[in-house]
Amino acid sequence: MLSLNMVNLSIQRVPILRDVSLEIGTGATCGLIGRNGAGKTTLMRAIMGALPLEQGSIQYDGVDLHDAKPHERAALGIGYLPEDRRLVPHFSVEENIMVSLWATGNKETRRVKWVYDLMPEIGRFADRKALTLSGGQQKLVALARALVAGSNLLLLDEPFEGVAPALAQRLMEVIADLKAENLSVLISESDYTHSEKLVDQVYSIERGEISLMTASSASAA
Ligand SMILES: Nc1ncnc2c1ncn2[C@@H]1O[C@H](COP(=O)(O)OP(=O)(O)OP(=O)(O)O)[C@@H](O)[C@H]1O
Repeated sequence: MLSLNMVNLSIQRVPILRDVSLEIGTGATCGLIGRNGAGKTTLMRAIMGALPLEQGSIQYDGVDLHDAKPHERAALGIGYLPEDRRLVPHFSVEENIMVSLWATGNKETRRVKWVYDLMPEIGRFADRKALTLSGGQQKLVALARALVAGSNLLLLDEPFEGVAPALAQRLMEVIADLKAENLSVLISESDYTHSEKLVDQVYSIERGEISLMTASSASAA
């Protein structure tokens, strides 16, 4: 379980996250819904250890992550799909996916095979350089990379943003299939369009403040 307790974070002295508390239970899929600039990416980067907290704590399975570096968080089984994908352009698709293992020193490739089985379309362009792929294909590869690291918890920052409807549908199928894996998932979205069909609970974020929404108030949002 991931648990954030009264997290406060400022960037250049401007408060961005304010008293953020949330919990994602084992196997739960949670939505994080908020407008542009609400703080979704900042929250995910804080969970990954890319931004230092000013106050508050983040615990993962009861362990305080305060001193854990980003690669140590990845080694705990936390996978992250950044909003801007961050693929290495001159690496092949396969190399981009393997980066997760290299970063954590993990030599176990069984999970890579599982990801190729889950998303067979990736295998078809495994040898191509990332820079030759469409934006949507890159999103699939970034999801594959996050899945290789994220054996316990997956942070998906606006996975459907800028993706054509057919591919968004495909991403939704892949995320829905993760239910069988007992993965915990946090999905951010600017509205509730895609997450609605996927999530067990929804957090709303507005100007860095978070609240737990009921399913009906989330649908109306
Ligand atoms: N490096 C930075 N320097 C200054 N301000 C920043 C920086 N990163 C984020 N912010 C500010 O923090 C706030 C939250 O940004 P964040 O990217 O977390 O929002 P978001 O909800 O992910 O938005 P979007 O949907 O547009 O990606 C915004 O006001 C943004 O301007």
